[in-house]
Amino acid sequence: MDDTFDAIVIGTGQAGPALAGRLSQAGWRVAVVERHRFGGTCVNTGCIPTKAMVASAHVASLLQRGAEYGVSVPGGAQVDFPAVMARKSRISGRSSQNVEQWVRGMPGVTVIQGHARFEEAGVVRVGERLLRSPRIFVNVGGRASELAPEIRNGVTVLNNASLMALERLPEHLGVVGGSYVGLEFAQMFRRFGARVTVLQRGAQIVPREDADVARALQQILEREGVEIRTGSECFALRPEGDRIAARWRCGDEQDDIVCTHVLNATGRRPNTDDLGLDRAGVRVDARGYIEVDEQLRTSVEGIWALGDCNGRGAFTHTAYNDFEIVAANLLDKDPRRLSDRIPAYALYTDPPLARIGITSGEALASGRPTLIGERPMSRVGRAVQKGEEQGFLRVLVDAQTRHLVGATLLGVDADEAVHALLTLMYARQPVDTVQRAVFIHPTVSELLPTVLGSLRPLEAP
Ligand SMILES: Cc1cc2nc3c(=O)[nH]c(=O)nc-3n(C[C@H](O)[C@H](O)[C@H](O)COP(=O)(O)OP(=O)(O)OC[C@H]3O[C@@H](n4cnc5c(N)ncnc54)[C@H](O)[C@@H]3O)c2cc1C
Ligand SMILES: NC(=O)c1ccc[n+]([C@@H]2O[C@H](COP(=O)([O-])OP(=O)(O)OC[C@H]3O[C@@H](n4cnc5c(N)ncnc54)[C@H](O)[C@@H]3O)[C@@H](O)[C@H]2O)c1
Repeated sequence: MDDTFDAIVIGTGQAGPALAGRLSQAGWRVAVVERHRFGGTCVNTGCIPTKAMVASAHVASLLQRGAEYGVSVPGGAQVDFPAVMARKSRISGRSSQNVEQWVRGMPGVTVIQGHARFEEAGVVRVGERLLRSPRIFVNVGGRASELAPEIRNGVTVLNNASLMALERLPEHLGVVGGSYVGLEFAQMFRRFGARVTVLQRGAQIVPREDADVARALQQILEREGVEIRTGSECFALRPEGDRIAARWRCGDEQDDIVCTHVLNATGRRPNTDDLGLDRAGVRVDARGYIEVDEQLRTSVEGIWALGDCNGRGAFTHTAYNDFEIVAANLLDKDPRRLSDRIPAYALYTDPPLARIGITSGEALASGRPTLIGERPMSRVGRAVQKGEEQGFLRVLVDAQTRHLVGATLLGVDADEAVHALLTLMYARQPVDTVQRAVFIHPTVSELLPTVLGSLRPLEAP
């Protein structure tokens, strides 16, 4: 069968469906190809199920701390792990169905299920079918990277996808990698009742953050009983009876961590190795990410790459923004660009860590005079009332322009409060604008004007 379309969208992650929707509204004939579940990583094995599980873990933690609030559960709270997993599956399953129904209902859109592979530029094969189009949008996402066979030594290792199918709570979960994936799972499984040990290469967890932020987060997790070993070297696994021994330090075997399950959270790789990109002449970098320009155009005319597979973002909001950039340039004569995007993300530990712009370390390295404002959450009324006093607010301001250049908020509701600051950065207004604003009491955000009013020069630690 030979089909010609105005556009082909490969993958239904966070950019593909929205783009197909815009193209459909514009009257284009579009083929959408998906090889697995509709909605991709975020919907099926990423943000949505993990945040549903984080919510269950939060309730477990609150119930365990109930007496602090004057509320106690007779006989103590119990975590029903299969029920936690069933809840996350319902939420994630509904979301995937919604994406599928949405895409299938788009006028002029043909949904094709199967693995897409380029035959050449402009031609994509899905099984026996050859799809042709002058415009192809690649939104194939990524998957968990794998541990090398000589490190695994035959041990079965979980990743974010296989962990979603667990039926019983692990007794002792070893987590390799202390960043987003590792720490979100580490804290929730600890709260569900598992013993958890995190093994992190290098001096600190969350290596993208300032060292003092990493220390503060580590203390929060350790207070709940998550065991964290930084400086992990010579990492290797081996079976030990029905358990797994994880070597984390060179030398003596007696330092090995013996656990029942291991989660690999050491990063992700793009789904570009089985896409036939070489046949189309699309350039990838050394790690397999598709090279793109400011408008997400690849090295081949008529082929774009959106979302995690282009290596220019690794979040749902960055993938969705890629759709917005492509749609604006293609359909709206609006020259939106990748470099208009301000780095922003949240790590959904509890309390969450929200980050925008640059860190203190990056500000110091830039050589630009920078001001810093800080406040511990123990001096934020809302946090005290909620019994969530861990963490702090930190803002960084360019001393000359008085524009905000970064913020790190570690604390209750930080993932929401940070948006006041992010809006200020997009508005390109000096911080004095917010400092004069009257915010609602009692909120975490109400302290942001105060923090911005207490700036001092940033100095090296
Ligand atoms: C555990 C975890 C938690 C996360 N939590 C968050 C969070 O809280 N917030 C956040 O912003 N981000 C989070 N992320 C990251 C987020 O999930 C991704 O950044 C986002 O899903 C990327 O979307 P995407 O559109 O690039 O690709 P994906 O969502 O990965 O979708 C790609 C799609 O393409 C399909 N596909 C691949 N190859 C082919 C092919 N050859 N033919 C046909 N179809 C193909 C796949 O089946 C998939 O459906 C999390 C990630 C993980 C792993
Ligand atoms: N809240 C969110 O937005 C969220 C949540 C989960 C995942 N994500 C996305 O998923 C992506 C992947 O997350 P991730 O945490 O898997 O990867 P990552 O690249 O963020 O972190 C990997 C961690 O593993 C460590 N590491 C690597 N090799 C190791 C080894 N051999 N032994 C011990 N430690 C080792 C690294 O130092 C790093 O801390 C992220 O880039 C993020 O964008 C986002």
